[in-house]
Amino acid sequence: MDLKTSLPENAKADIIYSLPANFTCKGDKMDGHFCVTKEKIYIYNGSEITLEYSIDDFSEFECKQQIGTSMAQGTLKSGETICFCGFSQDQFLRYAELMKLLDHCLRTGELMEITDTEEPVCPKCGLPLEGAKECIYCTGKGKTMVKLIKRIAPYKKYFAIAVICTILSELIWVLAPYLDRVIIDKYVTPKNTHWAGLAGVIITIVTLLLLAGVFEFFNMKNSFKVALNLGRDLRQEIFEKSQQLSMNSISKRTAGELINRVSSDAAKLEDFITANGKDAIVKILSLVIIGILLFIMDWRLALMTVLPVPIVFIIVQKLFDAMAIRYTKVWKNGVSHGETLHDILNGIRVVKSYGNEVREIQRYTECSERWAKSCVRAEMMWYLTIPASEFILTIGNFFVLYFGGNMILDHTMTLGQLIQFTTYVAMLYEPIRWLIQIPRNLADTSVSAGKVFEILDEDTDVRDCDDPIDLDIQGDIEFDGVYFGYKVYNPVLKDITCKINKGEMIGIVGHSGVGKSTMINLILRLYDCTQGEIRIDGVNIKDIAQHSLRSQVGVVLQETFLFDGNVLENIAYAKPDATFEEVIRAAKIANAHDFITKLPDGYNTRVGNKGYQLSGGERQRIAIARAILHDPKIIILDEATASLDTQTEKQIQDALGKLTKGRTTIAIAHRLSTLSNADRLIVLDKGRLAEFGTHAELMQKKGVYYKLVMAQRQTTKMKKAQPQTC
Ligand SMILES: Nc1ncnc2c1ncn2[C@@H]1O[C@H](COP(=O)(O)OP(=O)(O)OP(=O)(O)O)[C@@H](O)[C@H]1O
Repeated sequence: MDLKTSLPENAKADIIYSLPANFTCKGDKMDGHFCVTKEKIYIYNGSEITLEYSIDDFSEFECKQQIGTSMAQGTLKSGETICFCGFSQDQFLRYAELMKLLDHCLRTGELMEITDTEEPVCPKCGLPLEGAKECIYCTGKGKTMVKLIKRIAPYKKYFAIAVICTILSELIWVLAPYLDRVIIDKYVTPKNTHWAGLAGVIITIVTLLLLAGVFEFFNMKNSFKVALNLGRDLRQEIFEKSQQLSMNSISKRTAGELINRVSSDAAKLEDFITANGKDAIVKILSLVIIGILLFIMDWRLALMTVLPVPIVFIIVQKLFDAMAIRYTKVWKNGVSHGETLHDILNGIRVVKSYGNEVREIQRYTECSERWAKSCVRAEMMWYLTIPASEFILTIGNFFVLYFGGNMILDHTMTLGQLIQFTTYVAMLYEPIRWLIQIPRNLADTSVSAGKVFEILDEDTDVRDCDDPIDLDIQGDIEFDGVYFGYKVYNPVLKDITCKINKGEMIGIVGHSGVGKSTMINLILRLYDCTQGEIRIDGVNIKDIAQHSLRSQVGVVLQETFLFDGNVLENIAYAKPDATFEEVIRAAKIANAHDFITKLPDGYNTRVGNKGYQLSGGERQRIAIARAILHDPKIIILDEATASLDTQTEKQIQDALGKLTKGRTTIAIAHRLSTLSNADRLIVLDKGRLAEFGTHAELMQKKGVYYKLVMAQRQTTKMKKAQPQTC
């Protein structure tokens, strides 16, 4: 969001943020600005500063929404409220964002300078870096390609064999025209009937061509080895990296986009290496060798041959940037196609239940057509260039034929020499044609390479410290002045301080969106808190190895995810080396054993995509069995019994009771009644810890929790009072 939309006249040079202020605090119109520097707030009326404050003098900043206009105001440390200015409603979001930044400055002592997009952007083109170290659009294509070529290093042996075999086969092809010349000049033109000599030359040609075939076979075999291994390495690395990325990075990308990078981008790089990798060396080498040969044979004819080449290269070079832009569009449309496909197929249940198949087909068709059109646009440009370049190139050939023909008539050149020369010219044009193709391939591949390296080079923002502790968790959890916001300056959780004791059952309650799941995400260290510390058994979770932490925390969510395998595999997911007996024991404790044995193949029954062949309650109990087998020290239950009927809920509550016994448990539930067995309750309000205590204590306090309970009782009463229709 842009927070420097316009500046007042005579604006101070160090203004970081500036928003239009349309009203004075009394409601009179003005043409003013609300400006912020690193330390000060200035209110301009026209070009004059009418108010000036130090940010430090305040304890809080906020926007007050009124009818028609809104006010920006701050609370001084003394408690006095200061109105800065009024602004129109269309500026509300910007002012709200700026107030959060000022609040963040009060806490940290530093005013964050956010850009238009809040994300770090490329200083050159202004596009978001999306976690990458360098802008993929501005990083030199050569640099990206060098990174790709460096990845060949582990397979340099295969690569070297491929290069040597190609060079040898090219040398044979260079030798062949010379032997053709010998046949023409020594046997055909003088009508020489020395058949043995002629047969000898022909046998030599055939043998050499056979040899060239053998070299070509080894070249292809080894090139494919390099490309396939490289493609496999890249896919593996991208996938591994996607598993290491923080939730923050993951949530910026769709599953479709990640799938695209693992599969098609990696495949494109693999194809590029197969088709062009070693060819680059060989083609350039043959260009040089044949060029030298042509100049040795006749420098004037050679000059005529190569004259059009620079013109062609200038045209192609000019086209390259335009091509890169078009291929970036192709890439984006390709990703969007993959995302749409993934989205629709993933939500196929919703699509069908709303009868929206036709609409989704239309959505997919539009997306697919957009992709196809961008491909055509990119390719068309290229296919117009190719015939033009070919024509310009062959102009040289016509000159060679004309002047070469004259030289034969003048007896300064033999027919065999001219044929040898024109064959070399044709051979020279082949690498040139290949070089002309390179910008197209490079433009296409460098977009994919850029996207692949963007992921591979991305820094993970949640990472293990240098010497992470492998902690044997007991279960004490402590929040100490914790602040967290998905945007650093916009905290969802503010100053949370509480201590949960080992073995305690804690419920987290609060309005929707108050930050309950966020609190749990922080315990799992899916995100790092922006301020303060979370300690487990007295150790800062940033010092605990992530694997160690997560392997001792069990999670049961409302929406259970089952993998497409059988029941046994899904329960054993938490402990792959578990014995069958251990799995059955866990299933029995989770009240799942009975229904599993009634399934067609018992524990070997496939659960189907995402476990849709099972009911919600059955999936939930498999997830509980999985958590029991995991044997965690800390259990997290996020709305685990929501949306279930009373009978199933009872079974699941019973299973959860067994799971949580003796372990630190943190449970979120909207229905407060499901937290009746909680030892204490954390009550969140506006992102702050409003209350913390037992149900009885909180009811007695008649605060936030009391109001929540009363409101829910009221709703339950109203529901019961409603007439039953069936
Ligand atoms: N990945 C995310 N990126 C940005 N904002 C997020 C993200 N996840 C949650 N939020 C925002 O953070 C706030 C707290 O969300 P959270 O899911 O923790 O609330 P909650 O109390 O668990 O809500 P509910 O009870 O409805 O599940 C919400 O305003 C939400 O929009």
